[in-house]
Order: sequence, then structure tokens, then C-alpha cells
Amino acid sequence: MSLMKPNQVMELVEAHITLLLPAISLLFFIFYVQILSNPKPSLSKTVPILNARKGEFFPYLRAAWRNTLDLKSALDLHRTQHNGQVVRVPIVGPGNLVLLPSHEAKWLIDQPENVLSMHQQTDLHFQTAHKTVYPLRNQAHVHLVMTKLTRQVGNLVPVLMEEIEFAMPQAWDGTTSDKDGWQEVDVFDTLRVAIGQVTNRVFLGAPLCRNRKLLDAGVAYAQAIPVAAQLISLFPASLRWLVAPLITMPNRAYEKTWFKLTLPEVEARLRDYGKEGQERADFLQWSIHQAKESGDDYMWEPKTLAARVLLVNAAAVHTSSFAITHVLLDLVGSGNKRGPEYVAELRDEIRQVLATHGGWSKRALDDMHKLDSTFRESQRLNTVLTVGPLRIVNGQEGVTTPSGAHILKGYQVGIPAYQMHMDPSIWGEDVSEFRPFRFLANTRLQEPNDSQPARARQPWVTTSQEYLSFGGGRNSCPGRFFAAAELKLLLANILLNYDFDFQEARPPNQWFGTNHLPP
Ligand code: HEM
Repeated sequence: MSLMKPNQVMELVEAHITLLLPAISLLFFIFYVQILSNPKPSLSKTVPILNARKGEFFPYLRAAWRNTLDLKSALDLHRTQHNGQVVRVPIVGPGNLVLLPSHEAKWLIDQPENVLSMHQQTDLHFQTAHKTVYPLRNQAHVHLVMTKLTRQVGNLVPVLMEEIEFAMPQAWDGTTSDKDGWQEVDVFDTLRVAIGQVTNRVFLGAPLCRNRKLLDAGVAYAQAIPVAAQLISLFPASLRWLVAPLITMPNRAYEKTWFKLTLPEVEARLRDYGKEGQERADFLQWSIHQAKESGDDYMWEPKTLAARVLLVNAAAVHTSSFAITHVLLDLVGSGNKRGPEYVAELRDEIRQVLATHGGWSKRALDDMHKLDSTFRESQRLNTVLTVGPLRIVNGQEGVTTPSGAHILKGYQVGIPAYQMHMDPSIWGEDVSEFRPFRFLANTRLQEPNDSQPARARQPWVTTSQEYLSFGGGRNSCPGRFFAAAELKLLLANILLNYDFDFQEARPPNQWFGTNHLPP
């Protein structure tokens, strides 16, 4: 996933303009040649190209241009012109992408790694072989998120709430109120700092999690990874080793800042490891323990440990900042009638559940069904996964999909997740409306003669072949249980402490390539 807002891409580009300018004309040339050379022609003969127009010069290149600028319309074409069948999608970013019919989602997410590989896709997408990220040599952090962090969510609730109560008055400090007492806030820019702080309370502990330079370096790193990866992937494979050290210079700089600020803490923890009373309950400490148990010296190195936290930080902070931004825009943009009703219902639920449970706890969060449904609905409409889950065909002989398409080894396959989330036959005729309580019990509107039993409530973290915001199958987002707890606590805090100037509509999202981002 490339997770940057276009204005942030511009800021990054401006910051490195001296490096980029000399390369830009060369890049265009290489991109042109790469596209025209069409590395795997045998597939394109049998599989139509999405958005290519008959009789046009350079159809592949022009389709790539159109798909990159407006993937949303291209996905509509997939449904209307190609009847949702297998198509090839030239686009800047993923490259060599083949879109499968929505009904093959289950087949896709059920495939084992040796048939369709998620990890090869991540490596290719982020060009990890060219050191866009610090070389960690294994995926131990994914395992730790999936097991230790997820199991600890209940114990972390009080710490998360404490940090939220500390972070929010700083994020929305009220110093720029207008004469009526309202304060206009840039939701994304202010809440990404709060999310970074709260997340790192659990990753690194206090007071380090409140260091603004550290938070900024973490966010800048998360932005630099996909930018560098995309630049590198414009070059032919044989030239990448040459250009990558230049392109990844910003990544090295952010790592350096992160190391400077975190290594003293990491080294102190390593010195104190095993001493009585020094055990901390955070991701860094769990990583140290994991490294010790592994017996692998490289995992035990201070830089490896610090970089592991940095990488999980990159996976966690951006996605969660988008989610909180979207849900607030959805609520506040629900209009002057419905908006206050939704907020009042949510506040009632939060207060009632808190009274029943005597305060914040995991069980209290689990009982806030309306709050949970609000996030699930907002992420249905605003999924970061527009096409996906993406996997790379791994088998030597390629793979044959249930509908009979043979896809060659090395191609990426994905499902039109956004289209699936907007399909009226799944969600009902009001599919494009934000209905925060859609996911309470009896999700599917029950027709009078419907023989199907009504569905049980689906919590936000439940992935399925129809709901793909957190990906799907065994590789779906391992951080979703933590993310859901953190974000629900944050939204509850905001709802209980702030009022909103409701709007008749929310500002539209931005699309660039496969990115689907808040305004
Ligand atoms: C609302 C917030 C979040 C969203 C929407 C989100 C979404 C996703 C998606 C779509 C994927 C790819 C799954 C696939 O291809 O099937 C993913 C992977 C991942 N996410 Fe999240 N994520 C969120 C929060 C987090 C948090 C808080 C963490 C860490 C604590 C995290 C850690 C990861 C990791 C490590 C992976 C890669 C897993 C692997 O390599 O197997 N995510 N996430």
C-alpha cells in the first residue's frame, strides 16, 4: 500500500528536488521504454487491458495514464465494459497487475504462500531488496503484532486512554478559536500526531512517545518508503542497484534521526534486561525478549531492534490516521439533521456502557456496538485497499483461476475491493451512503420472502470475502485488533469532549493510482 496524500508527496519531492530534477527526464524515458517493452506479452494477448481504447496509438501506455489518474472510473469500466472479468491493469505503482472477478475473492485469499505470495508482493511493492527499509532479515515483528500485541490489547486499554487524554488537548488546543468559540482543525495533520504519540506509548513507552522529532521522523519514513519504491520500480531491474542508493537517501536520513532518538533507550533496556523490576510492557521490550529467545545475534543488535519498531510504526500510524480522519469527516459530513442524531446515539451508548462497566476496559469497548459499526462502515466506504488483497503468482507454472484464466508466475493478482465495498447486491441500495449503524445485527436488509437467516453482527475486525479493508485470509492485517481498540478509544474521547459544526457533505477523497486518501 502506498499511503501518502498528494500534498505530502509534493512536500517530499520539494525537499529532495536537487536529487530528483536531474533524474526526472531519464525516468520518463525509462518509464516509456518499460511500458512499451511490455515484459510479459503472452498474457496481454489473452487478457484485455483495462481502459485501452481501440485504434489508439500506444494503448497500454495511455491506459496506464488514465488508470493512474482515475482508478475509480477505471474500476467502474471493469464492471460495465468487462462484466467484472479478468483484465490487466496497467498503472503506476503495482505494475503487472491482473484484476480478478470479485467472486474469486475467496479463492484468492485462501491460496497458500507457494501459490499466491503476499510476502513477495510486499517485497516487490516496497522494493525492499533495494533497502527502502532497514534490512531486518525476517518478519519477527509481524509475528509479535499478531500474537503478543493482540493478546495484550485488553491490558493496554488504560495506558492507551491515558495517552489519548494527554495528547488530545495538545492536538486541538483551542488557541485559534474564532469569535463564536469554534476552532477549525486540519483533522489529518493534527490527529496523525496524536495517533503517533498514542501508538508509540505502546511501542516505546513514555516519555519517548511524546518526542515530536521522533514522531515526525516516523511519519516521514512511512511516506518515504512507497515514494522511493515507486521511483526505483520505474527503472529496469538491471539498473536498480545503481539508482537505489541515491533514491533511498531520505530513508537513510529518517532512520538516522530515529536511531539517534531511540538508541539510548534501546541500549539502556538491553543493559537492564533480566534485572528484577526493569520489565516494561511495550513493543520494544517484547522485541528484546523475542530477540533473546531467538538466539540470533543480529536480532539483538540495538539498531535492528530500533528499526523493527520503526517499521511497525510505519505500518500502524498512517493507516490509523486515515481511519480516524475518515470517520470524523463521515460523521461531521452527515448533515445538520442526521449528524447530530448519530453523534447523540454514539454518546449515549458510550456513557451507558461506561456506567455499566465502571470505566474503560476491553469488555466495555466490546460492548460499544454502535461505535464499532461506525468504524466498519467508514472503512467500507473509505478502504485504503482499492484493489487487493494483492498477491504475486508464485508457482513455476503460474496459476489457473476458478474462471479458467491462466496467470503467469510473477504477475500480481488482486480483487476490485473498492467495487466490492460499493456493490448494492451486497450492501443494499443505500450502498453509497454513510450509515454508521449498518453493521449492527441483521446486516443484510431482510426481504419479506428471504429464506436466508439474518446475519449476526459483524465486528469491525472481522474480515471476509466481501469486506476487505484489513485485507483477507491468513495474511490480513495482524494489527487490526490493536488498531480497533486504539481508534475506538480515540473517537470516544473526541465525541465526549468536543462538539462539531455539522456539514451537509464531507469533502471527497483523493485518488492517485491505487491510493484512496482523505482530502
Ligand atoms: C485502521 C488501521 C489499519 C488498516 C486499515 C490496516 C490495513 C492493512 C492492510 C489492508 C494490510 C494488507 C493485508 C493483506 O494484504 O491481506 C495490512 C497489513 C499489515 N498491517 Fe495493517 N492496517 C491498520 C493498522 C495496523 C496497525 C495498528 C498495525 C500494527 C500494530 C498494522 C500492522 C500491519 C502489518 C505488520 C502488516 C503486514 C502483515 C504481513 O506482512 O503479513 N496495521 N494492514
